Amino acid sequence: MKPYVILNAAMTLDGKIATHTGSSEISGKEDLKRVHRLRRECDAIMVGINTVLIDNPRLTIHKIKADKSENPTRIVVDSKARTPLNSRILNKEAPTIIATSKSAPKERIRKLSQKAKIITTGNKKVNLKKLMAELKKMGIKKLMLEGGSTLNFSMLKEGLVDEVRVAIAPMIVGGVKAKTLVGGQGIPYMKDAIKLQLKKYHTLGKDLILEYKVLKSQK
Ligand SMILES: NC(=O)C1=CN([C@@H]2O[C@H](COP(=O)(O)OP(=O)(O)OC[C@H]3O[C@@H](n4cnc5c(N)ncnc54)[C@H](OP(=O)(O)O)[C@@H]3O)[C@@H](O)[C@H]2O)C=CC1
Ligand SMILES: Nc1nc(O)c(N)c(N[C@@H]2O[C@H](COP(=O)(O)O)[C@@H](O)[C@H]2O)n1
Repeated sequence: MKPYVILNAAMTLDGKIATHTGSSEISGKEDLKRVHRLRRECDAIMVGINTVLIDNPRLTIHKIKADKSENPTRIVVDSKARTPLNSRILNKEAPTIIATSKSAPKERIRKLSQKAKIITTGNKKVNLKKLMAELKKMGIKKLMLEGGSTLNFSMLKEGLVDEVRVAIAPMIVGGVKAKTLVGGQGIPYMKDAIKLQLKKYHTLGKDLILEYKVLKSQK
């Protein structure tokens, strides 16, 4: 049992979700409104700790009209409890969950638990399958995965993503160190690639929106 998971991201034509310096303002204002409508439809938004450290995101609904009560729960996948205590994700705009592992220092957990709910799964890294099961038990039915590259890979590899939605901006930035939509260890052989089915596509402002269903592995 797990929430329905939609991976959503903006990328350049060359598949980058940020430049090598970490700059990530990619899609246009029309797309950002679509993203915030999607945030409003979801019970939770989840990101990896590097996204918090690099972008310091709010992860609230702030590009369209919405009441504070409509903000989804924010989740950070952070095995060592490194989320800074002054990060925007810990503000009072919405509830926050920090998903940690047993490797997190106890003192960090104590401090973070004053500002967020803590869920501990896994020894060194967060056990994403167990985390998803726990979130479902808490009543989270629909979850938006907002990156970054490393967490996207783990979630896809573990078969936890149901849909992928991307906004492709008409830009190219290059850079071997610039993060792509999906990073992590990668899959060695094309025959083992995660297979998708294109369900919808349309332009939005200058961007191209693609929506895919993730096909379940035959293994
Ligand atoms: N354009 C867009 O739409 C978006 C762009 N971005 C960009 O993505 C970049 C960050 O991506 P990236 O550096 O890949 O980092 P992520 O945000 O994906 O965070 C990855 C970290 O999450 C932690 N983690 C814990 N458990 C797991 C697990 N089981 N699987 C995977 N990760 C786990 C690890 O750190 P630890 O071991 O310490 O816990 C890991 O290094 C930023 O530059 C940001 O701007 C991000 C979101 C959207
Ligand atoms: N989908 C999407 N399109 C873009 O153009 C983006 N720049 C991003 N960035 C993501 O949104 C986070 C910022 O959220 P807040 O505005 O602070 O709520 C950022 O961390 C990226 O995850 N996404």
